[in-house]
Amino acid sequence: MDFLTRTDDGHIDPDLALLEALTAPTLPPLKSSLRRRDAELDPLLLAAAASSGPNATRNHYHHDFFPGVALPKAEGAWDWTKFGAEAEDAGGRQQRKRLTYVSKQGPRSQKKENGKENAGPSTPPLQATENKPLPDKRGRAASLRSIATPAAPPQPTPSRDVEVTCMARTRIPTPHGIAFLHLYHNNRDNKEHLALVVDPAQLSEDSSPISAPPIRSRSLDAVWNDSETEMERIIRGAYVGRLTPTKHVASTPSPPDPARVIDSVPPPLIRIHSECFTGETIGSQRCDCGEQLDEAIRLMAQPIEVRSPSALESSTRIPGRGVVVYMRQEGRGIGLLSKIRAYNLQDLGHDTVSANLMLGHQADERGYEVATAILRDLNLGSPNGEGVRLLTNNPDKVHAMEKEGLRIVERVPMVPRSWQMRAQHPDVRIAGADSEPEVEERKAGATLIKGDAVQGADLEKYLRTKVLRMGHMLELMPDASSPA
Ligand SMILES: Nc1nc2c(ncn2[C@@H]2O[C@H](COP(=O)(O)OP(=O)(O)OP(=O)(O)O)[C@@H](O)[C@H]2O)c(=O)[nH]1
Repeated sequence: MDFLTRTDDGHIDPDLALLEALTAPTLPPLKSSLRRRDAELDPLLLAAAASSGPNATRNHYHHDFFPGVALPKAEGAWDWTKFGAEAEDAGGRQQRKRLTYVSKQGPRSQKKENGKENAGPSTPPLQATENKPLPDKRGRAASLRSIATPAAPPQPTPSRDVEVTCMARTRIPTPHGIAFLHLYHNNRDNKEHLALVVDPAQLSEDSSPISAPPIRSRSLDAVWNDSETEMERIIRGAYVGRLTPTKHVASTPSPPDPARVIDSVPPPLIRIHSECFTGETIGSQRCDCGEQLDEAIRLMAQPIEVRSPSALESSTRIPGRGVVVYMRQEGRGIGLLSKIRAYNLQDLGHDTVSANLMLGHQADERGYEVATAILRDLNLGSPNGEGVRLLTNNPDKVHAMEKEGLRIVERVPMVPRSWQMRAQHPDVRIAGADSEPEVEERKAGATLIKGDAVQGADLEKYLRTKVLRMGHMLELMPDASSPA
């Protein structure tokens, strides 16, 4: 193209050169700046894994830290509730029960000797030791130990650079009562995480003798700039009481001191919930996510019984309080695309943990720094302020949030509704994938808000894997798909 910028006598014409520079077609950048979040599928690995059962492959997914998965008869061998139980040895010393690592392969030398490549375990299982735990990809052994032995709580190391701002808040009348939806931006990712604050007392005009501190966002109530008008603040949700065409009172910025703590009022219930399009929006019965979201809001909306200040009555009721922090961490952080692929691997016989690993992901890729920062913005769980009661069965969640400095005063378990029902009616069989349930447990829209129990063979497998492989703090129910 050089000839275009040269004059007839062969000299470069600067004007033509400039014109050329400005109008020449732009070449595509050498490499795309967008990176795919999902790992590439490894066809060989997938083919090998999908065409083989646990005893016919040598890849590492088929080792287990939890014997109950490999050997169903050994179920209960991994029961977290018994993990902290201490046994006495012959010398009368207290010994902590240890995690067991079970390999389904014999050692190579042994296999050669037997002439069988995939012989079962022929040596005693390896033992995890106190000095050398057997962590999974997220350090599971370490986190379980922290839950089971309160003597050594994790040292808080909050991620200080996480900043969150509540961009807007509005009133949402839910089937469980009125809640306030808060939308957050943050400096860690470009997702719009949410907080659903259940605190209807903020709408009440009566002055109650006992009232808990209102759950309010500091960043929302702040004045954002000198030119911000009162109406602008109200439109983004920085108002108090109820907003009506005739009543609109902008909030005042929250004082920097921690919220006052009232001893007789229990700390608010908090749920850190991760997005699940399948379970929450289209009612998938593969997981209990929709049910959990519903149950969390329901529990938070329950009135609270508190000691009455009046001598005439012993207790009084105040409206329920709590927060669902709704994190856009679909599929335990692997995203919907990978979760859909993982479901197909699960249909091929692998569980929810192995399926993630096969796709090149970790079993759980979630982080809780932003969730903790949102709670701090709501003035909850800080060392001097109100502690929180965390609704979860997941030891990793508790551990991660304590590490971020959240003050958890109680862990409240979330027992799946189908397991609660089975505990009440042990003789009733729950439907498998191909059969109808013997009892009508589920109303339409089960996984949507104000629905009923989720159930089925897929859910059963998912819940058992959570307990057996992810260490969830739930007591196992007898397998519902097998005859009672
Ligand atoms: N990768 C993957 N993610 C799943 C699967 N089933 C549900 N999920 C995701 O798991 C997340 C739900 O986890 P949570 O409800 O926070 O439950 P948890 O952390 O396991 O523990 P709890 O607090 O006790 O409920 C959501 O993001 C779901 O999309 C699955 O089979 N595979």
